[in-house]
Amino acid sequence: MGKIFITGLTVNTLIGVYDWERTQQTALLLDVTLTADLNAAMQSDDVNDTIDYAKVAECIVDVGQRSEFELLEAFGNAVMTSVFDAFAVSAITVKIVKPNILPNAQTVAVELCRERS
Ligand SMILES: Nc1nc2c(c(=O)[nH]1)N=C([C@H](O)[C@@H](O)CO)CN2
Repeated sequence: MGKIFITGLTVNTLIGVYDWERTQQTALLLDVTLTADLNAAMQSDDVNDTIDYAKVAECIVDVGQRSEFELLEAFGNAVMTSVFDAFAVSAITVKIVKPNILPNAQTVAVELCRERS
């Protein structure tokens, strides 16, 4: 097993509870940790034998373009479901950061995790 990290991935999406948040997309920042068997790629040096992090990033950006959730939790659930459906990962952790949304905080964030059963 090994881990692949994507940090600070910008994902534009319509998200928020309040009407003023739903008139335009918000830029979220995602940190994603994928657990997967990386042994084949360690031996072969071939991207086809691993989880291509570029394709995972594309998949997540696409979820953002297609969704319009109210809560970070629901958006994170959709991200985890899409990644699990498309890639052979055994576990995923997603931290979703929403910057500049509270007047007295730099960021808010939710972290979610899922293991394949
Ligand atoms: N646990 C959460 N709390 C809140 C969320 C959220 O997504 N998860 N969202 C909001 C609003 O949309 C916020 O961005 C502005 O107040 C409030 N609380």
